[in-house]
Amino acid sequence: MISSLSPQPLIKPNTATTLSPIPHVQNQRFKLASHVCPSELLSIRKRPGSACAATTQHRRYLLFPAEEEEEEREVKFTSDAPALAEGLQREPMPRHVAVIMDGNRRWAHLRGLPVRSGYEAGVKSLKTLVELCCKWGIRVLTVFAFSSDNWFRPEVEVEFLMSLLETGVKEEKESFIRERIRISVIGDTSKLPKRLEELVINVVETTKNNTRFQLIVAVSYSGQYDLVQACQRIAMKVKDGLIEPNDVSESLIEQELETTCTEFPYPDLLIRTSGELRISNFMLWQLAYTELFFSQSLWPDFGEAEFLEALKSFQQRCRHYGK
Ligand SMILES: CC(C)=CCC/C(C)=C/CC/C(C)=C/COP(=O)(O)OP(=O)(O)O
Repeated sequence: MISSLSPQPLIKPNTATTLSPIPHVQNQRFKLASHVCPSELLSIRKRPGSACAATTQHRRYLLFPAEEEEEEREVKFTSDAPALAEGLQREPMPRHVAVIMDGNRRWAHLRGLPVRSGYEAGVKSLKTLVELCCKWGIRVLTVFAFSSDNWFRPEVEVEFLMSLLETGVKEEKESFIRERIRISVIGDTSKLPKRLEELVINVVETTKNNTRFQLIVAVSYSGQYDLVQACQRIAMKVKDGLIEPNDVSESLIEQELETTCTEFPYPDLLIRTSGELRISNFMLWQLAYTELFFSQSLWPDFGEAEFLEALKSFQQRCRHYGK
């Protein structure tokens, strides 16, 4: 039985599969080339209008006719799979979405409201996004809640953001447990007020075995900070004689980044709201091959329709990772 929350791939690469919805290859079977990911196969079935689907991927299948005796696996979605919004395909669905929740203060200013109202409205948008991710089968959401540079904002604003985080953790802890949501935090949490740091440690520990969905909150975080702390840890290992300098590799660095807390460390999709076209020192290493989506909406206005637009855009992309 396949559920959208299931970690197993829908189709194993290198197994024969039926591609009947593709025009002019109806009722023929083709072997899936090893370099084609299962989600690309499904996207071909469901995106007949896409130029990419009709050319590059399609040609690859024609090069690999399947052996008759190979096992055929059909993709079926069972009734326990969650309902998707209209126009959204089940695959390719990003496993990991990262968000720069920008524009909270501008939203408040535009309405003549105090800055804190913008952040409060931003928290509501975040709750909506978490619900939608759970509903549509996205496994991990990382949000940039407070950057290393945000410490330089006015003291009263920093204090308010800290209190918002504290209230958020306290009020939502039960629902994280009930909904089987794992909370992880990346960033230099030693800089947080002691009470908040303890709350964070507690909620991370309490929810660590939840596997339905993971919310990663980046607090006192920057991509450069993450790389520096990874380098320091690797340098210590070299110093202690555990590894040689030549052992330093991409995978070794990945193992020391803070995103080692998730089985999907590289976001498939990054969304930044408010029309700004920058990465702003967010997950610099992890975003190497991430698809980017910039929304004009201010974060408190970012809801289901806007998320849907981002996901539909993602589903039209062809990802080749430079190959
Ligand atoms: C509980 C929890 C995780 C809370 C998160 C609250 C939240 C929405 C934080 C966003 C923080 C932030 C500095 C956003 C940038 O937009 P900005 O405020 O700088 O907006 P601007 O670009 O209009 O000035």
